[in-house]
Amino acid sequence: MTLQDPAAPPATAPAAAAAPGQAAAPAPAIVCEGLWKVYGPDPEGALAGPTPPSAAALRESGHVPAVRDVSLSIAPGEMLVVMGLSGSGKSTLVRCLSRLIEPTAGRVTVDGEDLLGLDEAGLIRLRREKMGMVFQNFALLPHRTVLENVAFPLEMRGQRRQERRRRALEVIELVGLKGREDHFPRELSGGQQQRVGIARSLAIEPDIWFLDEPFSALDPLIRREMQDEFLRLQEMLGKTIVFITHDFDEALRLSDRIAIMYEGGVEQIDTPDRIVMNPATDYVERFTREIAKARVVHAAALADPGLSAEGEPVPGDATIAALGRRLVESSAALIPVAGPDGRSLGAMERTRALDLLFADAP
Ligand SMILES: Nc1ncnc2c1ncn2[C@@H]1O[C@H](COP(=O)(O)OP(=O)(O)OP(=O)(O)O)[C@@H](O)[C@H]1O
Repeated sequence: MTLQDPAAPPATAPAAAAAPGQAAAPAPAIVCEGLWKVYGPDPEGALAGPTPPSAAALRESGHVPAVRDVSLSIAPGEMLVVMGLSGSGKSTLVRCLSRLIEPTAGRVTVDGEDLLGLDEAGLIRLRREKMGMVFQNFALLPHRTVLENVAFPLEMRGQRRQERRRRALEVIELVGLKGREDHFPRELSGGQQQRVGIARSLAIEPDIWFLDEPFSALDPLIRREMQDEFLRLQEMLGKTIVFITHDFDEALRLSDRIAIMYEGGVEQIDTPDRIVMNPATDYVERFTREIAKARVVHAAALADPGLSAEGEPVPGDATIAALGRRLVESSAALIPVAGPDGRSLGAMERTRALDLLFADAP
């Protein structure tokens, strides 16, 4: 997957007016503004003061700030990964974005539609037409076979039996469960059950896909295969994806941007390159300290468009680690960097790249 423009539209931005000769930025798929979810005796009262309360103040009054004043905007086709320690609010945030959990305050729009203003029927329609969800606990129907589980959302959509069966078999094969169509969930391992959950969600080809640790029960080899499969699908289908994971490597492989949560708030939301190069807070700095930065940062992120250099350009989508040999063997101060179309992205300072390369050395 290619890195997208790191400058995502601000949370409140309407579709940007296009400059003459430029295509308009697409309207965001999901926007949330000032989103809160507070648990406790009086959530609304706890937020009623003139200024938003701190996490500490909320806890002192017996409340849990599960999501704290989150504003973000997700572009169509973007893969946003939500990371953070256990209890930092990842699941609650993602469930608020699909309104599986009712937020205490704030606004959410999905394709321009006011999610919190929808009545029950409107919400069901929006979920059915646009949203797919895969959660940690799979939520499979125990008395239905794999095939019936996967075909279930198609049945809900009113699709004909033959068509349901064809599509279900297709996605069952895709997730590597061919031959187990007639098994019941209890006859499958945890990882296999999780794949049924993924297949069921894929069957309806949602535009927006919420995934809460979908690969956590898979063993490492299969997990990597599923990630590859996932990237392949995403390349083809270009869905808008919000993906929760604990695993930084997984986040780096899959994400266009990562949101790092702490105590219900989003500490930083940015490309992996920028997060490791410019952590916005002490917390993010600590969170990313152990990461091998040269494996994360791409040449494009170090390229200065104002600089130019002679010689064979390095590809902008190569990581600094992958360019290690060239960096060490070169004696040039500046190395040219090119985009996928061969266009110059400027040049990077070799010493900056080497600093990143050797910062990771033990
Ligand atoms: N129904 C609830 N009632 C009270 N507190 C809750 C409830 N649901 C979640 N919380 C609290 O909200 C906070 C955020 O929980 P959440 O499940 O969103 O975290 P998470 O980052 O997804 O954690 P994990 O990685 O362990 O799944 C936690 O402190 C949790 O205990």
